[in-house]
Amino acid sequence: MSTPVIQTDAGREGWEAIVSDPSTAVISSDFDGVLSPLVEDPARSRPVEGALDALARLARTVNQVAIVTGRPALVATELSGVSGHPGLGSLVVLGHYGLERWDAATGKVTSDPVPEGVTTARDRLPGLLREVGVPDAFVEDKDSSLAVHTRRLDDPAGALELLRAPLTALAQETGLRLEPGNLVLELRPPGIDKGVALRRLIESTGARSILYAGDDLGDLSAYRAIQAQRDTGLRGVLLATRSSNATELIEAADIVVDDPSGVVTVLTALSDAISAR
Ligand SMILES: O=P(O)(O)OC[C@H]1O[C@H](O[C@H]2O[C@H](CO)[C@@H](O)[C@H](O)[C@H]2O)[C@H](O)[C@@H](O)[C@@H]1O
Repeated sequence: MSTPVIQTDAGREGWEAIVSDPSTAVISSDFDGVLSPLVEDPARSRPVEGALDALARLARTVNQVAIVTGRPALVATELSGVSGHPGLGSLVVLGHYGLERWDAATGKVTSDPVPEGVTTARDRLPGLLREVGVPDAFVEDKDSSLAVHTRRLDDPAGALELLRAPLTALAQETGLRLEPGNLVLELRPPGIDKGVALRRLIESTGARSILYAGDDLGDLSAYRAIQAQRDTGLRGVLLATRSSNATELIEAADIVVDDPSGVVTVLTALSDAISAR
């Protein structure tokens, strides 16, 4: 498989660094919209064909493969089917934007403490949704955070806009952070995001190069963490899918693909390039 179109010099340097020294590389990816196509019901997300095999093939040569997601670590582990998948015995899943970490090697989850504000927000949400006039918005209760989805409503974009200000106020009152995403607004703990999660991963692995694949606004912090560390010698490849049409992310990416199948193509090309060395 040939090298994908890499649009930037930094991206080409990142690709070359991973290929030339995979033992110091981290391969990391978001889950929804990147490894799995977006679907109406979050409980029905599944990885696209070939995604786990592509990660497993890379895991044979690179330092660390990781999934970094807004989902709880165990939910992402279950939906993705990574537990017990051949070749993924050293995978880590960083859930809740890095609040939680699941290690395939132990099957255990470790977590930072969850702030009390989540309980208050959980109690207040049903009343708020009724007041705003969108009582049927779907609340995905993730224990450590609450995601309010509008995808299944008649006017998903309109409902999202109606919710933005009151949910921003609720986040402020409860000491949480409002994370906007694709037809979702999420109330989640402060002090952690995918950028913090990636910095921790880079530090703990001693990585000298990293690929990160994302699709949505929650992935921007991961991009920024990598871009900032490029100044101190880290080489990085920023891969984006168009799943969520997140313009800011797509414009910042080194490689852009349409959907999760495109991610599989890129990861396979990377494995091929490493094998050819
Ligand atoms: O960091 P991620 O793994 O991308 O998590 C972001 C949100 O992903 C999920 O919602 C998105 O995917 C759903 C299933 O395809 C889709 O129905 C929804 O519209 C998308 O926003 C997840 O359900 C959320 O909890 C995450 O915050």
